[in-house]
Amino acid sequence: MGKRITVLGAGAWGTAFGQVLADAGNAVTMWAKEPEIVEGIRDHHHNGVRLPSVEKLPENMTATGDRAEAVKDADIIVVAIAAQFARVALVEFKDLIPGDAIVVSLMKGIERGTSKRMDEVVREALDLPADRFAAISGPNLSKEIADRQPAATVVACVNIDHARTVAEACTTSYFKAFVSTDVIGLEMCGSLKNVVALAVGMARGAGYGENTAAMIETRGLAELTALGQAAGADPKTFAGLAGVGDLIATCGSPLSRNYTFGSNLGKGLSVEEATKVSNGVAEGVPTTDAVVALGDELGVPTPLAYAMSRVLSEGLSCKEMLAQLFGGDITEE
Ligand SMILES: NC(=O)C1=CN([C@@H]2O[C@H](COP(=O)(O)OP(=O)(O)OC[C@H]3O[C@@H](n4cnc5c(N)ncnc54)[C@H](OP(=O)(O)O)[C@@H]3O)[C@@H](O)[C@H]2O)C=CC1
Ligand SMILES: O=C(CO)COP(=O)(O)O
Repeated sequence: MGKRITVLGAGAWGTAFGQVLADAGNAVTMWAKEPEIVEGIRDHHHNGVRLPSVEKLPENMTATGDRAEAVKDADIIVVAIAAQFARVALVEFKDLIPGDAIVVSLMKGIERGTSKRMDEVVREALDLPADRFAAISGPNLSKEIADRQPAATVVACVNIDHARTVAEACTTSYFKAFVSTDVIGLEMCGSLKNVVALAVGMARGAGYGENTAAMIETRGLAELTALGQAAGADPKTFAGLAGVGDLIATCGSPLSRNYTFGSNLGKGLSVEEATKVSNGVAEGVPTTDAVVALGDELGVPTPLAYAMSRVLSEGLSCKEMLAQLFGGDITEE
């Protein structure tokens, strides 16, 4: 039997994932703060602001702007809010969440200022035990999933039965979920690949080809694996859908906001100009500095994140960013 599932945040991915949940037979309620989005989904089954490509969202999907109404009786609560605003948005729900609900994060970012992963932020904001938190991450470009193209993801929870419950709730004929207990690995993969996508996009925008892109992706994967392992992740996770899989999808598609943001930088736009033309949140931008800070904290070198941090704060060109990556001693790969 379907579950009652609430999605907090009706952005592109929140709405597309809401459609997956509705297609899987659940009763889905979207919560959004913008009245225009709430009315669009509730009254017209359309999110013209964040996911205009879907003409008609499923009938078993509604929306509200009322926090208590949104989460009352929910079996599963999915959080799809821009990562830097997750804490401030979630504290408002702290006393409203049912005591047995599983809370699932779709977010891919590290909190600036604290260098905390989204599992830490969500659990702190909601005072949630670890076994009621799950992360979802994988190669999941929202527009393709909204078009119901075949795709897969990973659901991680320290309680594998809860991971299975969430995986079952989002399984459809076109969407497949695998399960894992490596929450830290999933969080690190999803957040750090966005920084790599910025760099690959930048190289592509500057006109460089496959070798340069492959170098950045592979060295980026090594960097995020080392940092993830130091944070307590299982290295196997980085070779799976949430790691290599998401890196391939995000670094290879103009549908990715991070790739596109980087590409615009590579074409010569400033950070401000690239932000202005960005269609939705490019999580890698605020996450880059958080990755550098986390690397410093854990004693893991993060040359790619450091170079991208200089791009974002000092306006380094693509050529200068790559020159920085080429500096340093000769080491084993
Ligand atoms: N798009 C994709 O393909 C994928 C995205 N993700 C991740 O999912 C997360 C959400 O992405 P996506 O939906 O695409 O992003 P969008 O940019 O489309 O939407 C961002 C969402 O965050 C909400 N938000 C921002 N600030 C606040 C706030 N202060 N309080 C409440 N809500 C707020 C926005 O609400 P409002 O519209 O009212 O401003 C909107 O619902 C990100 O972490 C992203 O990395 C993961 C996989 C795929
Ligand atoms: O995470 C994503 C695909 O898996 C989406 O990437 P962007 O946030 O860069 O659009």
